[in-house]
Amino acid sequence: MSHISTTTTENRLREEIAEIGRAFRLLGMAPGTSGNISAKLDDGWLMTPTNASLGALDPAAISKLDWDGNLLDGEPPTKESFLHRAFYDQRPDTGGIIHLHATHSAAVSCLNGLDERSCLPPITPYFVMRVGRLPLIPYYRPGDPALGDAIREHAKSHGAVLLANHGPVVAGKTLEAARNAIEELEETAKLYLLLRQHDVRTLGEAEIDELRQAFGAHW
Ligand SMILES: O=C(CO)COP(=O)(O)O
Ligand SMILES: [Zn+2]
Repeated sequence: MSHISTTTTENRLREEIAEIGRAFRLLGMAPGTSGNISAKLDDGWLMTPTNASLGALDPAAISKLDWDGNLLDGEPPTKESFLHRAFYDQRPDTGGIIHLHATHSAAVSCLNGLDERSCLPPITPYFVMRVGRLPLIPYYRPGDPALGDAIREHAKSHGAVLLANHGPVVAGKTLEAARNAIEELEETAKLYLLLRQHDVRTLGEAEIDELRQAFGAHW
């Protein structure tokens, strides 16, 4: 790829990260300075800076890292860049990753008695298609590098995980795919909480199989 088109791709992704951050803020999915967003480049990866409001990102200040973890450009990255790194290492077809403290998925992450293999059940086709199984990662303090190792165990076979008492991390083939998946995850968490006192019909194996065949579901 020529230098000009590499630069164009990088600038486009910087703008896209800022636009997605603004959208999450407007949707109430990015309170305070919580959450972080990354995108893969040919010569490294872009990562949102630490202590930045996702609603007010300056595209030029977004951190650019090489694969040895060196900061090439922009402000110091999130203290959780290793969450992202775990997914990039384990899922080479990943193009973008998003971590949020969105209200409903963060609420689910605080529940006792979650099914560790998937914190949310298959209640809608789009959850099965866009997210799939959502394993629980035990609680670690934000920024604890041990979180990265805990994610590594699941990232090969899952595109999304839920950090206990914290929130979701979602990887997608593109940043747009990660965005659609984490919005679907948040919506499913909301439905799940709304339905907790109700007798819920989840999708059955045959219905999940049908989705798998029609759309390549992740369940
Ligand atoms: O989500 C966050 C911590 O869990 C945000 O941390 P950073 O400000 O370092 O990105
Ligand atoms: Zn967080």
